[in-house]
Amino acid sequence: MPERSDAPLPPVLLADEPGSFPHGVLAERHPAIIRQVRDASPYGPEQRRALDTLLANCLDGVIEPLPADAHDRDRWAAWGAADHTGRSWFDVPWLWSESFFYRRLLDAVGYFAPGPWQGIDPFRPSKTAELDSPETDEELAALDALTGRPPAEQDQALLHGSLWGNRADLSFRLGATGGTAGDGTPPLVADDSDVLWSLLPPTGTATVCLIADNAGRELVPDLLLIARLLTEGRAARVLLHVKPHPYYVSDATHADVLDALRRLVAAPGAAGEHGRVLWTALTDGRLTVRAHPFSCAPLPYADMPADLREELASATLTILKGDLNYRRLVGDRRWPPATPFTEVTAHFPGPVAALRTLKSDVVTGLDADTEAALVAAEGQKWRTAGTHALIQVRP
Ligand SMILES: O=P(O)(O)OC[C@H]1O[C@](O)(CO)[C@@H](O)[C@@H]1O
Repeated sequence: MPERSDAPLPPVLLADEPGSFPHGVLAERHPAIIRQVRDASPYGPEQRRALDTLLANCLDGVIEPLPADAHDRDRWAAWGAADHTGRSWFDVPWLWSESFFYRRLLDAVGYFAPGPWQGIDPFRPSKTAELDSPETDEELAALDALTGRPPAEQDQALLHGSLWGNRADLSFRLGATGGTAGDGTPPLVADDSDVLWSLLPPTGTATVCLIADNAGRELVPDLLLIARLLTEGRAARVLLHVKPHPYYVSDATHADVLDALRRLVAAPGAAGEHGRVLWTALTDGRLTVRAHPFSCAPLPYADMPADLREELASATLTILKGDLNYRRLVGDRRWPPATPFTEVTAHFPGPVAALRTLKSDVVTGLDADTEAALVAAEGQKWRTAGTHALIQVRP
């Protein structure tokens, strides 16, 4: 394989091919999200009309500019709005159209406009239902079984809880690297967890950035992992990056962090202890929550602004959670799966780890045998089904 620097970059994913995964997201998932938002809150006629207009627009219309007085019009201009305005949602980079869809959805429900719906998260009903579910109780209670286990086993269990939480299927599976997916292929298609732990020895000096993904049953295990890192001295300080506003349905905001933390603090047993560790760490500054505008940008991390680059450069390790962050980390392109992860993340300002279940076509860093086994067993389904996961690290 030629050096990446010599090879032409593979194409950026668009949603223009009927039958493709990105096309299905725009043509089917986005309309379903609009209907779900419409049914979940008693919006008035103005918001309902705006939601109906957005539904028609994103299926058959073209991308329209933000209102002239939108607070973030300049920001979206810098993020490429002029290049895409007037074009079909299906013909612009998929990452861009998806991100702009959520921006327009917030407009439709009055999230940014002065008035009674300002700041009301349209996805809150489903987020709180998940957090309040009996499954969350069970998952928190399962933590008690870890007490007294060897430290490395506890570390790995919490790492896997955070990883598989991305599937909204939190399971504190002891020794979870074993086993197979239903079809005999390994659940983990890449596993650099040894490298990850080697970057965070228990010396009490590391700064860890965790770039979160979903709220609820993903954020809870992310917080538990953070508590573990702080307790074990694998991190002296943690910066938790969340979204500045609701995004991709369930992405975590600061309000979601507070909800999840309250849930933990109120829980019995080990979960409650972890919750109190986090509460104290927030109050004494060892844990800080950040909500950088770039977290909702329709762009890859290669394009991150200088202030964010500087912050991530100073971290001992940045952990990126989830599928969307992975797409933004490696670039939302049709990479050949064997493309080295270290090459496509060379732009990142410091050591970086991706914890992700596979929920879109993008993947890098697989060895040829693993890819061949996955394709033989499942065709291309393994890329999007969320049944496989990866831990990839660039030290
Ligand atoms: O919550 P995650 O893991 O980032 O997954 C979100 C994924 O869902 C989608 O929005 C639709 O599948 C993808 O575009 C995105 O990668």
